[in-house]
Amino acid sequence: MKLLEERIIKDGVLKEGGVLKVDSFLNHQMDIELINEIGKEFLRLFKHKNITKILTVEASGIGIACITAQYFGVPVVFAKKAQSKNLDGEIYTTEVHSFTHNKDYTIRVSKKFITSEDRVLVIDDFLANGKALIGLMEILKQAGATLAGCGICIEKGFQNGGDYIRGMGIDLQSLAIVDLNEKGELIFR
Ligand SMILES: O=P(O)(O)OC[C@H]1O[C@H](OP(=O)(O)OP(=O)(O)O)[C@H](O)[C@@H]1O
Ligand SMILES: O=c1[nH]c(=O)c2nc[nH]c2[nH]1
Repeated sequence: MKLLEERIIKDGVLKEGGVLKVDSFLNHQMDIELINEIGKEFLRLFKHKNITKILTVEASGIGIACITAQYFGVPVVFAKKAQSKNLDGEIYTTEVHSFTHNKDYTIRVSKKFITSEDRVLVIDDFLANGKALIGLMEILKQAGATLAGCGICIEKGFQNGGDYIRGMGIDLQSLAIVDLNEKGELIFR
């Protein structure tokens, strides 16, 4: 997606350890005009898939998933990373290693909100090693729901999550895939 690539070039900052900071427009301060265009692009890519629900994981995926959901007219469910008195009844759980926090979380989704009737689009801001997507796919497996596809804003092609997920035959669509050239500079695939 040209608009997103141009914005990454303009405002993205590559940090040590392969971390791409896009916090001025995507996952801390959020440029809603840009994210609206992202939502429209996800609709274009997945509108034929009869999506009934969008699933993401807190925190950074939530805002993007919500704006995208307005174009599909479906609810958003987000996996929670903390137990709370508010999370009652039966839940699906699995473990996820967080890239940016460098720690393991249990993610949780109430069984009420994803069922075997659902055709689910998974949305997230980043794909790096694929741990978040694999965790969300495990929740969908427990629910017996159909994974219709995965929509990612920024895939880091220099980490192995994208190859792994595509290797499973999943319809994974990343709006920008960033790689590193031999000088360690960002380029787009
Ligand atoms: O492909 P992966 O290696 O799983 O990396 C991608 C995940 O990493 C980030 O979540 P993280 O928990 O690190 O941060 P957040 O709290 O900002 O969502 C991002 O929001 C994705 O969910
Ligand atoms: O802001 C972010 N930058 C990254 O490089 C990254 N990788 C996973 N999750 C990420 N979030």
